[in-house]
Amino acid sequence: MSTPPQAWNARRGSPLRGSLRVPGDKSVSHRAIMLGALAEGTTHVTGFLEGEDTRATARVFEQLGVRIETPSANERIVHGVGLHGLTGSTGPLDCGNAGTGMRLLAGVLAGQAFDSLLVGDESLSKRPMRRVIEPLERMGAVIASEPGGLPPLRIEGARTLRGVEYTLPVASAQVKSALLLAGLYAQGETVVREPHPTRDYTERMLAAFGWPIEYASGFARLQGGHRLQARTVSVPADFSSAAFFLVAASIVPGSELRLEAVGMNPRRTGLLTALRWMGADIREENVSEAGGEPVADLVVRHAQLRGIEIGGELVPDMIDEFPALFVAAACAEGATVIRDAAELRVKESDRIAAMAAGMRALGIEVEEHPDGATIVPGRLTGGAIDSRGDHRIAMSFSVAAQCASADVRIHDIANVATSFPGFEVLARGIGMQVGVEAEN
Ligand SMILES: O=C(O)C1=C[C@@H](OP(=O)(O)O)[C@@H](O)[C@H](O)C1
Ligand SMILES: C=C(OP(=O)(O)O)C(=O)O
Repeated sequence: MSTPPQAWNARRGSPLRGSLRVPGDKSVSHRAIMLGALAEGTTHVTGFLEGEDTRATARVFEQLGVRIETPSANERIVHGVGLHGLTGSTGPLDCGNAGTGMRLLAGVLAGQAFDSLLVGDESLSKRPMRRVIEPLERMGAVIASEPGGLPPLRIEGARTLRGVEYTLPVASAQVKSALLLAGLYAQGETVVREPHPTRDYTERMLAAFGWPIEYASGFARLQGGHRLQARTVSVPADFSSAAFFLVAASIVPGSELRLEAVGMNPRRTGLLTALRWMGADIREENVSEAGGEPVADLVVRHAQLRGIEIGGELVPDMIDEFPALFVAAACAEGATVIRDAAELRVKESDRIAAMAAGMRALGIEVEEHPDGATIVPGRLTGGAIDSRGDHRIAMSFSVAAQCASADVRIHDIANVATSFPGFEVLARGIGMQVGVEAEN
């Protein structure tokens, strides 16, 4: 029996206090399953994100003949089948809500001996796939899509792939990763250049699994024809999930929170830079390394924020954190201007439009630009929010509600489980007021 639709009722609470560890990184969890499946030997994954997106990726590899054990929550044992050991599936491969899952899988499946059909949910079915289809076709792949380059994707097998030298038109770690994964199966060299550097987990993890790869900021090069060797992957806590609490503690007077062992890959921490420009009080403690990634405890205290202008190189480093930044901006002194972030329009929802509409519903003035917005801070009122089925929109407004003068009702919250299962339980544990209620 499926659960009836639920909404959140969120409101101003006490100062936020305590210590918490957010779930594992989504990007790293997807990649750990993928590379573990294609490796020789057994890959042990700890800190795995039990989110719907990453579980969908694991299910797809099970359908492709990979045995994946779950000895306990947040743990997976992936019995790798080697680069050429996947078996085709007669059924569709369902990526759920995950753009990362579908785009990276397109790269892997382009190199297989069998045909595949990649499908997704309603939101994913509206997201642009031409960005991966076009360069993969240059490599020799054959991929059919719906008009406009939309899913489902029908990927033909038994094609000979050749390496490509490709400069991405938009900064996208997903597109870069799809090409690198197809490049594992290609004859010759695959070189990817980016207009702005993006998260480099695929490059780091390929190197850790023993594949020769050369990479630097905005650049990656590899050759086909090597092997991946299984290893242990320790997934750090997801900075993008920590982001909601960084903003919440910054805007609620009297707050002090410790976020434990957060992944601090510099290609992910743009929000930290932005919040510090705004005057946030965030300290890094217990700086260390886990699974080849930098991690640190983040200690955040309330501070009066001020508006800033944001764009350019920083945008990919905080691409998933803009909804949370809108909330910080609404509580700052002076306007915040966001530019160069048109990519936000093709995420799980149009995040510029969704945040602008929600902010206006709470009495905040927002001017939309094609590639961003200007947010004029003000007094947050109560109101009703349509999250548009987008996890990050729902969580952001539960944070905004902590400074609102009346109740904020957030509709369509089911997709929070795609990236942050148990969000409201952790949020309540540090003093946020977020109640789950039946939709009416
Ligand atoms: O590679 C990844 O794991 C991701 C890359 C980003 O997408 P784009 O590559 O579309 O920017 C990000 O928004 C997504 O949440 C995860
Ligand atoms: C954009 C996101 O993910 P994906 O592209 O994998 O759906 C996200 O988690 O904010």
